[in-house]
Amino acid sequence: NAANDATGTGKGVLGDTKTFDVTYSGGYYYLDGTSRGIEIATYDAKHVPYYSPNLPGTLIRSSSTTFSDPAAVDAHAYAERVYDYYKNTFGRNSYDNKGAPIISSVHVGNKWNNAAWIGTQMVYGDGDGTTFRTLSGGLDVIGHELTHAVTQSTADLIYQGESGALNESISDIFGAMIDSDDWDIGEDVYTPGIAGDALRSMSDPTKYGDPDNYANRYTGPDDNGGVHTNSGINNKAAYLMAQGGSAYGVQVSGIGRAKTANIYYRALNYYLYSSSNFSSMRQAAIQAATDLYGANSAEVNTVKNAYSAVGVY
Ligand SMILES: CCC(=O)Oc1c(C)cccc1C(=O)O
Ligand SMILES: [Ca+2]
Ligand SMILES: [Zn+2]
Repeated sequence: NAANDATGTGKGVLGDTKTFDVTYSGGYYYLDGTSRGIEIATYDAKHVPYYSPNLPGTLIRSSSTTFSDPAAVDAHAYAERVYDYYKNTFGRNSYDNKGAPIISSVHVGNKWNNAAWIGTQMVYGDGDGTTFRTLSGGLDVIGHELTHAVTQSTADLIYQGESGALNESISDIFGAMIDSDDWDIGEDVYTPGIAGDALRSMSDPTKYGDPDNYANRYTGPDDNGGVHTNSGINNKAAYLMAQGGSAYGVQVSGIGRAKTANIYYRALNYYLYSSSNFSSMRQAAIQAATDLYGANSAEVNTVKNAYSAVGVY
């Protein structure tokens, strides 16, 4: 209850100090905040794998309001940021819009170069220090993972083929909307030894070998049919919708991040469904923009051009 609410502080993965909600009980402060009206809690998995029945692990506590585990500090503080984004932007109360607790576990696996939503909670590996540093250190990573939970609670896009690529892209889109100063994904945690690179680019997916046009989509079996690759096609469309630009001879005039986010959020809630493909994504975005801005609006025109620019009709 409010009497036990306190403010914790600690350094994140990149050495930046941040504050977050904690709860005091029996001589300890716990990474378990309830001040937002829902529970946001962060656990130490102590290196069990993501499929372990021992998850979430041990609730992280400190004998003072200072927390010394950077992985936990960022997982917890960034979960609050993502909750606040969905609540403040769309009025959504947690990933299920019913106030579900947001549970995260850090130190999952051994040098695990992964992060995931496992259906019930978020899990973060520590990375091997070369490919990734501890993955909760990226705000866009946490935005990406928690958006998998939002997608699961709405369109529930099947995680393979084109619907799987859309599932991935929706997570990248909202990861980028929340980590709002760039259009890269994972840049804060990817290859700590190499400056300026990222796991994926939405502004130029081809920079990291992902397609930015439907004609160049991957059609093989790897990675559930290339869900982390073909996401680049829809990511490029979203980028063009927000920022404008031209691709493959098609000019797009940008409508900005906020309207783009509104269109995708509405499409996800009302028009996308589990087996949606890229063509139905185009239609869903057009319909959402029509609802929001009018049939003959500049926004609808931009949506059409953005999808034409990436070869999706
Ligand atoms: C941007 C976050 C991300 O892509 O996390 C994953 C990683 C690092 C490996 C495998 C899967 C995922 C995922 O969440 O899709
Ligand atoms: Ca980013
Ligand atoms: Zn993902």
